[in-house]
Order: sequence, then structure tokens, then C-alpha cells
Amino acid sequence: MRILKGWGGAAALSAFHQALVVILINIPSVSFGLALGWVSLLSGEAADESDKGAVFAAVTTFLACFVAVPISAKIITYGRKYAVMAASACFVLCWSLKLVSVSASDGWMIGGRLAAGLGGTVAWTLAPLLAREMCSEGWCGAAVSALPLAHNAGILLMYLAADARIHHSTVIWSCLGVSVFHFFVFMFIPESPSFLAAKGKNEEARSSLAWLRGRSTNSPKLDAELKTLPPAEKGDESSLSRTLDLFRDRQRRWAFAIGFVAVMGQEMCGILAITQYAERLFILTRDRAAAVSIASAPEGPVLLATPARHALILGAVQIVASALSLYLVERLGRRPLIVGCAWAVGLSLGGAAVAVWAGKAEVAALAVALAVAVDAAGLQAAPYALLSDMFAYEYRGCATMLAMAGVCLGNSMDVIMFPVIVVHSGVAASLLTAAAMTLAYAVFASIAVPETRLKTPEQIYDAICPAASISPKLYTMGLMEKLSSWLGGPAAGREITILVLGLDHSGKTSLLNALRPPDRKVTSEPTLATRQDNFTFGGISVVAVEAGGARRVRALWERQYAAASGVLWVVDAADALRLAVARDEMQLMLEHPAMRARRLPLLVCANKADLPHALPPAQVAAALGLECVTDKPWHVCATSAVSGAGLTDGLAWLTRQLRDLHTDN
Ligand SMILES: Nc1nc2c(ncn2[C@@H]2O[C@H](COP(=O)(O)OP(=O)(O)OP(=O)(O)O)[C@@H](O)[C@H]2O)c(=O)[nH]1
Ligand SMILES: [Mg+2]
Repeated sequence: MRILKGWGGAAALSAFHQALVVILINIPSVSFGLALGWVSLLSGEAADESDKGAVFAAVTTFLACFVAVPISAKIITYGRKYAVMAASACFVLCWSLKLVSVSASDGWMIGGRLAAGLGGTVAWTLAPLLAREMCSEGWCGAAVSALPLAHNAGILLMYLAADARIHHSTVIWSCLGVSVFHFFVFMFIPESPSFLAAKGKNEEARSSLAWLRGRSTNSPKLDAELKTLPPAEKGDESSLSRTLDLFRDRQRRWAFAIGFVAVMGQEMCGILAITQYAERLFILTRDRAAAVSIASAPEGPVLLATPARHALILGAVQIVASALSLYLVERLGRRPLIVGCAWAVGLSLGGAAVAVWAGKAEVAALAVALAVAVDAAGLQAAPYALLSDMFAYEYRGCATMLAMAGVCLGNSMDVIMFPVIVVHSGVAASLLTAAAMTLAYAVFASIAVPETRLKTPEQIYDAICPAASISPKLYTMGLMEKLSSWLGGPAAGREITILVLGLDHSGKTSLLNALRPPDRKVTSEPTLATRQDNFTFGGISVVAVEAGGARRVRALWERQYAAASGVLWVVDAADALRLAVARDEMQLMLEHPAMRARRLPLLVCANKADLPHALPPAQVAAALGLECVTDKPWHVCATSAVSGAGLTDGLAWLTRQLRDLHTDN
């Protein structure tokens, strides 16, 4: 630890702790991969069974998942940590039963599969939730995407064990050892800070966050992130009422529908079956090729390797690509990855189908390998990141649970449908079906899937389906995207007054100008008294009252205080010398009798962030003494009125706060 602290300070320690947590929360997913690999043809359990037996084995495992979804929903209400441990406990049971089944009847084996299904579902529902809650912004997409990587690693490990002909009981004992070890190690990992904050355990949340971010518990640097944690939940709301609440809001409903189809659809597209039944596919491909080539070339077809090795190569390709997806999902974003990969996988599978028809075994193998690689590099992981981005803490759990039920359904259909098509209509038909389904998914993704990386749920909802009160004619302004829209007159519903304050020359008029369509922009002369404008942010009608910041007109600010529901405080982040003046003015404003002890959201724009010497938001917050502001929710964002950058995030925060105030009152 000391080495890490010396080498890169808190950042290195934080990266180490977060990586450790991501690995540990995904160990049960590795175990699930191992269990599925064990069920597959290569590893033994179903090796002596007929086609029907192998399908039955996989279906038993997946059907157990349906039972596990409501169980998972219940366990996570007691704690994320206990749920991860429960997942490992299921795998301890699974491997123990499989150990008994080596020398006993099939009943034990089926029990083992059910336990794997239960543990696997708990692991799959928890890993994206926990990764999102424990990792910092900018890393959590990659952390969520580690789930398919862990799953693929489990399958590959089992394939390797089978290829190396390791004895069955040695394999089972090793798997059992991993689950037991994980169960005990996880006891020492802190609980999710979001979960603790939602339970009102703020001190524990602080310690947990401090450990995750590699800082001491009294570090002021934790304050900003602590403010983003969910507030303490009121009462014991059941999962069912939370789920009903999820569907009550039109925007959330749409977001869920898109996330659900994105997650379930990619599971249904056939890659699982194609990898799980890879060996069988390659045998059939080889036989088909042999039949064609016997007629034309007596020496037989050229094959890259044995069918079992083909499956192993596929597993290796998949794992490398899954590792790459961790980088791509943060670098490229969710949408380009989902859309691009869906088209590429669909076309590769179509190519593979044609190659099988033409009897080109090697081309088919390469096309399938390409499809598997592209699928693992993006299509498998990115929908999970998309789904977890779409919901705030309170709905993320039930949205993930419901999506997991869809995943179980998708997987079950996958493992039932594709082998049946292979047996009745041939490999080419099954590849063609998978290609058609993936291409249909690609069309859906191209039309419906939004970009969600580094966006708040409100921003995502506004991109998917603007709130009813927003004019359908949205004004799009470069990076501003669809967040803000201009309405000529007051929108329907209650209007909320936001004061736009700050020293002269800080950029108040320019920032509001960035939200106006070209024909409504005002000249950026110093504002003399006040200027009033109507805007709609995220469905809320806002009257923005901008007051001139020159010294002689600051005395007029207080006339506006009583009507204010929120404050947008603009500072020139590139003018360090005047920050002290801005601080004093802000203190005066906050201590005014009409403002003191009122729970008004305070959004501070650290403006002119485009200038080279602009201070980052954390330094602006420190210079303004924001840590002493305890009676108002506050947030600092770096903005540039020139490009509009940063304004979207800040306004989304303000909108969320205003919406909360609006619903509380
Ligand atoms: N580079 C850069 N310049 C900015 C930015 N925002 C505002 N400016 C410039 O700063 C100057 C002052 O901007 P205004 O928007 O008029 O400032 P104000 O806060 O409204 O000033 P008062 O009305 O006098 O209180 C103008 O020349 C703007 O072009 C920014 O984000 N980046
Ligand atoms: Mg002005």
C-alpha cells in the first residue's frame, strides 16, 4: 500500500482498490462461466449424454435463473455485500453437489445445476449494480463491462481444463476452493457507499468511499462525491412498489424498454449457443466440408485444428476481445459500440452461413471467430453499461433485476432454439437465423439506443423522449444536444425562478446566450440591472433572472431573493484574483435573511473553462469555501459559454434538484 501511495498517491491506491473490487465482485460470474463450461460438451457432465441431454443441462441451469431473479431482488435489500457472498455460497453448494454426483446419481447433478443457476443470476444482477456504485465516473462503464469478461474467462478456463485432460474431481475441487476462498475474502470488502447512504449510514458510507478512493476518511476531497450519493430512503419501500414506480414515469418507461431490449436482444442473438455448441458446429461443418470435398478432392478438407481446438480458440478470441471491450466502452461510448458491433456480428454470421453452404469450413470458422470476437468486444458488454447508466440509484436495482429476467429468457431461448435448428435444418440455417436476429437487433439499436456515457439519467431521458411540456421543436446546439429548449412563452405548469448571479464579466449573459436560439441572442454588453428570460430545462419551466454583476448594481440582487427557487452562480475560473471577491459576494447572498436556511439548489459554473489558466471545479469550490455551505445542495461544474461545454451536466443537476423540490412540496 505504501508503495502505491508513494508511486502515484491516492489515484494509484484508488485504482488498485477499485480494480480489486471489480475482480472480487465478478468471481461468482467466473464461477458461473465455469459451471456452464462444465455443462458443455467439452468438460464431461453432458459428454456422454445425447443432444437432448446437453440441451436439458443448459436449460435446467437457465430456468433456475427465473426463480433467482426475485430472490436476488430480496437479498440486495439486506446488503450488496451479503448478496455477493450468497452468490458464492450457491457455487459452494453447486460444486459440492457435483462432487457428490461424480460417484452418485443424476439427482445431485441436477441439484448442482440449479444451484449454479441461482448463484449465476445473483452474480449477474449484482455485478453491474455494484460496479456502478463502487467505481468512479469514467471507470464505471468499464467496470460494468467486466461482467461478460469474467463469464467468458470461466468458460475458457473450463475448456482449457478439458483440453489438458485434468481429472474431473481435481477440476471440481479447484472450483469449490475458489468459491469458498471468495466467500471468506469478500467479508473484508466494504459495503457499497450508495447502499449505506440510502440506508442513512452516512459515516459508514464515508469510510467505504474513503477506502475505495484511497483517501483518509476526513479528506475534504470526498465531500463532492459524497453529495452525489443517494439520500436516505424514506421508510421500507418494497421492491414491487419501487418497480411500479419505475413504470409510472413515461420517460423512465421508455428508457427501460430500450435498455431491456438492448440487454435481452444481444443475449438472444445466438452467440451463446454458437460458442457453447461450438464443438458440435465445427464437427458438422467439417462433415459437410468433407462430404463436399470427397467429391472434388480425394485428400479431404483443410482444417485449422480439431473441432475441440476450434472451440478453445474461440474461447481465447472471446476473452481477448472482452478485455478490449473494457477500454472501448469508455473510449468510444455505448451507442457506437452497440450499433457498430451488432452490424458487424450480423454480417459475419451471415458470411459464415454462406461459407457453410459453400462447404468452406475454414472461411466459416474464421467468420464465426470474427463474430464471436466482435460480439465480445462490444455487443456483450456495452448494453449492461447502457442499462446501468440509465437509472438513478433507486431504480437501478429493479431495472437490472427485470432485465436479468429478460437475459435468462434470452439465454434459455438461445440454448433451446439453436441446437434444435442445427439438428433439424443444419448449421447453415442456425447461423442464418442468428445473423437475421442480430441484424434486426442492429436496426433497433441504430434507431433507438442513445449515447449514455457520462450522462445523467435526466439527460438520457431527454434524449430518448423529451418530457411532455417540452416543445417538440428542439433546438440542437453542437455539444448542447437536446438538453435545453427554448420556449417563446411560459410553458404549462408551475414556473420556477432561478437567479443567475456572479461578478461582472464572469459570463452570465454569455452562458444564457448559449441556451438561446440564434434569433433570440442578446448582445454581451455589461448587464445594467436585471434581464428575465423563460427557458425549459428537462421539462421544467424556468424563469431565469440575470442580474448585472458590476459593483454598483449588486445591491439590487436582494430584491430578487424572495422569489428564487435556485441560484446559478457564475464565476470566471480563469480570474483567480477575483475569486476572493466572488466568495465574499456569495457569502453575503447566502447569509441574507431571505436566503439563509432555505434549501435552494446552488449551481456554481466555473466558467471560461476553455481558457488555459482556468481553475478546475474542485479548486473553485475550495476558493469559494463551498464546503461550509451545509444548508443548500450545491454542485460545481466547469463550463464554457463559448462552446457550451459542461452546461448540459450542470443544468441536469439543477433540473434534478428542482424536480425533487417540486415533488417534495
Ligand atoms: N473564453 C471565454 N470567454 C467568455 C466565456 N464566457 C464569457 N466570456 C467573455 O467574457 C466577457 C463577459 O461576458 P458576459 O457574459 O457579458 O459577462 P456577465 O457576467 O454577463 O457580465 P455583467 O453583465 O457585467 O455582469 C465577454 O467578452 C464574453 O465573451 C467563456 O466561457 N469563455
Ligand atoms: Mg451580463
